[in-house]
Amino acid sequence: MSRLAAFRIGHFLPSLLLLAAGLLAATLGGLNEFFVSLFNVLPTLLLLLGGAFCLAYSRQREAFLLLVVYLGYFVLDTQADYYRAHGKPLADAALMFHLVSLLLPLLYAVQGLWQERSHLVQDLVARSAVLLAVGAVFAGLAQRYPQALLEWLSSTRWELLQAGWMSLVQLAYAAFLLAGVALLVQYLRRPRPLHAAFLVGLAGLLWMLPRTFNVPLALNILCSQVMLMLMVAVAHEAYLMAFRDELTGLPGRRALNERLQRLGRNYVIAMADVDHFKQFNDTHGHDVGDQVLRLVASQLRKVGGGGTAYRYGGEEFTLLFPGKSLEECLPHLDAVRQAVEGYPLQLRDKGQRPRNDRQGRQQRSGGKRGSVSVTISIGVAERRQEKGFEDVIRAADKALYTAKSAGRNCVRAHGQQRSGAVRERASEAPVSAR
Ligand SMILES: Nc1nc2c(ncn2[C@@H]2O[C@H](COP(=O)(O)OP(=O)(O)OP(=O)(O)O)[C@@H](O)[C@H]2O)c(=O)[nH]1
Repeated sequence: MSRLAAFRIGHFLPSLLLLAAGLLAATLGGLNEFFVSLFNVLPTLLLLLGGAFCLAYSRQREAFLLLVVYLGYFVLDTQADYYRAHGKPLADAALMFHLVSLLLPLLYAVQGLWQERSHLVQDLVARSAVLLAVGAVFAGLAQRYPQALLEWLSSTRWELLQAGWMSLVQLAYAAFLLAGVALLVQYLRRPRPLHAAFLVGLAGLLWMLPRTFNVPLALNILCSQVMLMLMVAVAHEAYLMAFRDELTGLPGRRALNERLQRLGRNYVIAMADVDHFKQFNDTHGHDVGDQVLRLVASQLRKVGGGGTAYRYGGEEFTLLFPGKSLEECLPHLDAVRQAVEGYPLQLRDKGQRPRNDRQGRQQRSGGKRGSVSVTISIGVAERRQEKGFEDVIRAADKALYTAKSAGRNCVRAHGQQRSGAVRERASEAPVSAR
């Protein structure tokens, strides 16, 4: 499985787990009193806590998605409660149910696709206006023309597409399909945990609606799980923002600091730095410089020997090898240095970027015109008599300085001078146009 695929599965995993737990709880039934009471209050609790959390961090879009799911829950719960208490539905039960089946996926998709504006108040007013306008129009129609509206909602428009398993009105399936396609396109264009959660949440709502009246607690459980998915995705994104470097996708400095606190007695730290990067930026521009940093990161990420790559900052990276000795790490560091050196970067406009790895490889092998390569220097140190990781990083930094002085494009270990170094090739001008 490619790293990209694993990364994308990671976007869906928390939501899928929550969905699976919800489906299990709803279908198995037999929940004890504690869980029944919990699911009776959970949607309201999640709206209050989640809504406050989202608004505090200016996540209006997610706050409104919580509100849309809650409104759907509220309307249906009123109907389901009456049905269970009296053994018969309210007079407007069918109308309300079909209305929610149609409007829930549509409003959910509209709020999910609606990007946040920078102006908080404007955004809140606009989103509230849409909800109020749609609510007012349909509430008015339901009051004045209940029968006509019910017929309009429940008439079969496409005979050929009608199937026995369909328990919602055709319009509702069309609304879910439209919402699903739009949210899928949004995810494919901008793969993020939140966009994945929107999709899985929609699937949860589709499963829930036909079971509103005949599966006890299906409504409460699934609405709670969808609201939880949204909140977990917001937290997931906050984590990625704090711990991942946006440009390279590697864990960032904060993630490194966190990991350094939990290291055992033996470890190796390497500092890697792109050679002559300032000159590279000046010659090819900052955008190409960014491409180079992504390329270097993609190679460092593959380092063997149990190492993990982090972006330390700027054009500097850290490779951490927990539980390893210097001798064990040196071959892996040199392999990664060679991998960066041997990987040509095709200079191209944004429009010519490859859509996938295969296309990228083809483009790279399809001619050397306009391609450049970069080299990195690496300084490495292991924990021995040094007291803490700060000392090991300092020692690795000193070794990096030695590697730079030794002509760059080489690996130097702390305490090692020019002779006997792990050094395949040194070049004073490693930024070579091919
Ligand atoms: N494109 C781009 N450039 C960056 C980024 N972060 C830092 N830089 C540039 O990296 C360059 C670092 O240059 P220096 O520290 O002088 O070192 P160098 O040119 O790499 O030379 P040596 O390390 O001695 O081989 C500066 O020009 C920074 O502007 C970034 O995120 N993107």
